[in-house]
Parts: sequence; C-alpha cells; structure tokens
Amino acid sequence: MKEPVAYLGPVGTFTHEAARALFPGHDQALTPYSSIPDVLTAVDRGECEYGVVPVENAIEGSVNLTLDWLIHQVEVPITAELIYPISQYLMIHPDQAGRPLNSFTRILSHPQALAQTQMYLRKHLPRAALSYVESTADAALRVQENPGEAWVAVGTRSAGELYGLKIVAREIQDVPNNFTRFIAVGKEISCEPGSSWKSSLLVSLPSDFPGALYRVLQSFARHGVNLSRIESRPTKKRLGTYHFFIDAETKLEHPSMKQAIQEVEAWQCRIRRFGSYPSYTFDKINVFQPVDNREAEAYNQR
Ligand SMILES: O=C(O)C(=O)C[C@]1(C(=O)O)C=C[C@@H](O)C=C1
Repeated sequence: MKEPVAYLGPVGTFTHEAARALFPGHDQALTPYSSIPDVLTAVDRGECEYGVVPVENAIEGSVNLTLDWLIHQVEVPITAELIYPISQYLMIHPDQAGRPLNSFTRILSHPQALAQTQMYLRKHLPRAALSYVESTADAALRVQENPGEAWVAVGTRSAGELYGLKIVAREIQDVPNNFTRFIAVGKEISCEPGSSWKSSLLVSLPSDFPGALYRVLQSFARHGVNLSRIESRPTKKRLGTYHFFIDAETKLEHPSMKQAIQEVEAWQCRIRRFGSYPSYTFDKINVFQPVDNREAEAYNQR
C-alpha cells in the first residue's frame, strides 16, 4: 500500500486531478478531505505523508486560504508544484434536462470556480443565486442529491461523469488560458530529471520604514535571484502590517540565494523557508491518464 496523499475532495475536484498527475500510480492512496485546512492539518499531524492543495489561479489570483494556513496554522514544507489547465463545465441533474438555462435558480461551486466564470454566469443565468461550497465536486454531488431542484454546478468534466450529471456547456471560464498552480506538501517526492526548481519564502519586516521592502527586493536583485511572485498577506496582528510570501527561481542551497537571504536577515527581517521544489507543467509531467485523447489533445494545443 502506498503512503496516503491528502487532497481537497471529494473525488472529481481539480485538486484530485492534480494529485493524480503528481502521484501517478497512487490512486488507491489518494485520500479526500473536505477542505483545504483539513488537507494541510492532516499532513501537519502526520495522518497523511503528502498533501495537494491549490495555491494560485491565473484569473482569480491567490488562494488565500492556502497561503494563510501555510503561514499561520501549519508547519509543512512545499515539495512540488504543478501548473494545471482548468476547464470549467456547467452541469445539471438529468431530471432537469430541457429546462431553459435562464430559469435555473441556483449556481453551486467553489468560490474560485465561480469567480473564473462570472461573465458567463451573469450572461446566461442572470437570475440565479450563487452558492459557495467547499469544492467543485462537492457542488456536483449536491446537484446529484437534489434532482428536483433547478440547480447547476460548475466544475470538472470528471465530476459530471462521476456524479451522473448532464453537461450543458463546456469551457465556460472567462478567459481561455486558465491555469491553477497546485502544490504538494509534506514528505519529499522523487522528481523528474530536467525539472526546473523554485523556492518559497516568507519574509516578515521588523518594522515599517521607508524603503524596507525595497531593501529586501534589492538583496535578491543584487545576487541575481529571479523572483517569480510576491504576495502580501496580513499578519493578522495589526491593520496595515504584512508578511510577504515570495517565490524565487533558485534553490535555497544555491550560494547566491544564501547570500541574498543573509543580507535580508541582516536587516532584521525574519525569513521562513518553505523549501525548494521541482516545478511541473501538466503537458511536461506526462503521467496523468486523461479521460480520453480528445481532451488531452485540446489541453496540449493551448
Ligand atoms: O474545487 C475544486 O475543484 C478545487 O480543486 C479547488 C480549486 C481552487 O481552489 O482554485 C482548484 C482549481 C480551480 O481553480 C477551482 C477550484
């Protein structure tokens, strides 16, 4: 039996698809949890060796729940990232087939999925109320369980198939290049040869003074460390005070990274290291078995 991998469930979420891609051959060991905090806590407590959660979407930006739990609630290293294409599907219960789209009363999905499809939903279901649930597959499950309700779910095609729903529209995300970044946390995982690497850090300033963040950024620039992302999150102690979540395209052990960090620490900044990890894109990881070839071709053509 393979070691358990916690993911945001139930089966049929985007995170489930990402976990299958990151842990090929582990299907039996994939363990659904009903929220992002539950996944991270399961890994933190050692209930599961690995976990997979979303961290950023191309349209909607950061998944703040993931960042805040990584910063404030758990101590888990990041061990891989996967950039995965996101196609949103609109699904109904088969008993509701034939009902005009604009007469559905409720749209269920994860907040990120509803944000990614807001233009489409405003146009085609202007009168329906939005219902936020823990995941897109959770939405599909609720539609399945309520055949008499005029409800739609937004989510993965695999959820539509798993929960016996009728797909009424595909690719409804508001922009075509929709990708989500997922991270694996917990134990180290073997990496594919030739992978590119990233590191994640949390920088906390000692106090606010002119140029404080500039000095931090200058240290990375001076040592030639390319930063790929900087996200500020509230410290939750006082309004207007932040932690900076930083991704860099250099390993933590690299001499230039070490020097940059040393310099930042010399400014009395606190640095927390989330680790260095391989970064995969879905077309390069090449291990996930999609439902059929047409879908794989469509993904790869983007
Ligand atoms: O609800 C799901 O299916 C998830 O895996 C969560 C999630 C997210 O939080 O970003 C993952 C990918 C998509 O961006 C939409 C939703």
